[in-house]
Formats: sequence, structure tokens, C-alpha cells
Amino acid sequence: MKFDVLTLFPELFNIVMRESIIGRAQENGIIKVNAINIRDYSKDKHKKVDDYPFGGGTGMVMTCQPVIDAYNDITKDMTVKPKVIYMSPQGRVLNQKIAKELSTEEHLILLCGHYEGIDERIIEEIVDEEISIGDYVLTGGELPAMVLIDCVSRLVQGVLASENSYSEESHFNGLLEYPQYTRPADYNGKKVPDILLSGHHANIEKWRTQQSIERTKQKRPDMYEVYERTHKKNL
Ligand SMILES: NC(=O)c1ccc(N[C@@H]2CC[C@@H](O)C2)nc1
Repeated sequence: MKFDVLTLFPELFNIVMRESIIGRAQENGIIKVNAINIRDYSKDKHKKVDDYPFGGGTGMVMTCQPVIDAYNDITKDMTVKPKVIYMSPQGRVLNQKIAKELSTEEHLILLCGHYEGIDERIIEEIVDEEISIGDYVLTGGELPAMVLIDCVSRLVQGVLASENSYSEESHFNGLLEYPQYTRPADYNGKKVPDILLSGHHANIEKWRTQQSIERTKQKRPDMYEVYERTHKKNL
């Protein structure tokens, strides 16, 4: 899966996206993150990429030309144009279901804005979808783009050690994850639940599901309500 990221800060991606699981997935050729510097496409003699907003107002707006030219350049040889996602507080809020949907795409282009935003005509011209990572405003779309790349990439075949490592985790099965423990079995007098040391996998499975249901009910009643509706016969 390939991500082309249109940004004013490509270095951010080159540093963060070469670490840990995403970094290894890039080395293995499963994921490719290619950051493109919008400023390289500015035709302004001072390489400006923003200007004052028409109608007044504080802050600056990113201009059309560098962004549209960057998009046209990276897609010029593509027969199928990849989906363009603009990271914006106005987008639909990213969740595990959307991440799963996006993980089936071969190629995504992510557009990261800065300052007060981007000229609306960029959205009209090249953006297919706006996605938000939550209801708060950031100084740029770069962190949201990295969040999206992380949560989508880990669902791509071969990125995580094993398939089932995400199929049971939080939000994937509609529940929050059960508590996790590792050695030592007794840490400062705090013991691991005996069931987990029993080796009885069926009982462990049951205990874990019960824990997930209980903590979802307690921490995320909204999620629990959906789960209860769809699983009422088993509760
Ligand atoms: N919640 C989010 O996902 C989010 C995304 C982008 C953002 N800020 C950028 C800067 C200017 C404009 O492009 C939008 N803030 C919050």
C-alpha cells in the first residue's frame, strides 16, 4: 500500500514513518510513505505557498497553484487516480471501521494543510474525502496524516506479526480490549489473575470476553449499547 503525502513538512514523515512497525513495513516493501514538499511546486519567486484571505480575517490561506501542480505531477502517469483525503476538522471522524475500509486501497494521497487552511477550490478540484482524527483544531494536517497512516497500515496484510493480533483488539470486535499481563506473575505483591496462569484456553477466552464486555460497559457505554443491541441473545 502506498501513501503519497502532500505537505509543507516532508521531513516530519521521513523521520516518524521510518521507525518501528511502519518503518519495518516500509523496509519489507509492504507500505510506502512518500512525502512531497508542496513548496517545491510554488511558482512564486519567493516560493510563497500562502496568501491573505479574501474578505479579511486573521491568518493565511494556502494557495491553489502549488498544491494542484503537485497533485498533477504525482498523478500524471497514473491511469487510475488514487483517492485524495484532505486532513480536516470538517471531515468524518476516523475510527477503526474507516481504517479497515481504507486499508483495502492500493494507493492513497493525503493532503496536509497549514496556517488557517487551504483555498476551497483545492478541495473542489482534487479532494475526494475529508477525514478528521477528532473534534479539535491543530496547526497542521501532518499529525492527523501520520495517525491515519499508522492505524490504516497496521491493518494491511503482513504489517503486523499475525492477523489475529488486531482482530481481538479494542474497537475491532466492537468491544474494548481485555486487560493484558506479562511477567513477572507477582509484581510488588500485585498478582496476575490466576485464570491466565491456568493454561485452560477455553476458560481464558471466556474470562477475556467477559472482561471486554465489562470494561466496555464501564468505559464506553456508547459502544456497549451498540454491542448489546447486536449481541443481546448472548448477554
Ligand atoms: N482534527 C483533525 O483531524 C485536524 C486536521 C487538520 C487540522 N488543521 C489543519 C491546518 C489548516 C487546515 O488545513 C487544517 N486540525 C485538525
